[in-house]
Amino acid sequence: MEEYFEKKILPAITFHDADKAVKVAEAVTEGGLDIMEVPFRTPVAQEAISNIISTFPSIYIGAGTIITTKQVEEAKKAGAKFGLAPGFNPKVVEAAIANELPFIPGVMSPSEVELALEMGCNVQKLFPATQVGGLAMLKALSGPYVHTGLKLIPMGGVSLQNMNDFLNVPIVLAVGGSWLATPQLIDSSNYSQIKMNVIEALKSI
Ligand SMILES: O=C[C@H](O)COP(=O)(O)O
Repeated sequence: MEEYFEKKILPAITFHDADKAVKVAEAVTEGGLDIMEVPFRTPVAQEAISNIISTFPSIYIGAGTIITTKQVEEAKKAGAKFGLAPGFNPKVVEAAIANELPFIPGVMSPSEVELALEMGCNVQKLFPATQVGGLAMLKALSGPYVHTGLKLIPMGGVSLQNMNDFLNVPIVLAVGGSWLATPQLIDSSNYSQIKMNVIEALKSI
């Protein structure tokens, strides 16, 4: 799964209208990214993922905010290529393994890191990254775990302004966040700005 994150940036995109999903995905791909997260925070997430996958079958689409085993099945059915969660729930990780859905659990403590590693999750999401200590927390976590092969994706409060601070820490695989395709940009169908945000972020690395 690490190869999905070659470009180092994961846009987290929440849809309230599944009909906008393809246009947003088009903007993201035209901007140069082939990966995105669609959180299961709204009732249309599953439909949005299906719509994107039908038009862009090769996009690495992750289903985010997977907090129940039922959502693991829904994400898989929609065509998601991986799943993410804000927290570490062993039952959800077990369901992801059973459904062959590569999974990135959320962690914010050494205990969670270890429990998730034990279940085979080598890629984990540090969430909420800035609120739990940002760069200092990330560097502290890196110390005891970098040699294990653990890779972290900080999310929560990451922006164009601070993303390189995180990306410069070797344990970081990628950074993610909602700043590239905000609810306001999606609501106003401002797809060109979403594309520009992606281009700007990729250029800034
Ligand atoms: O997992 C996704 C996060 O909620 C994104 O956080 P953000 O809105 O602070 O970028």
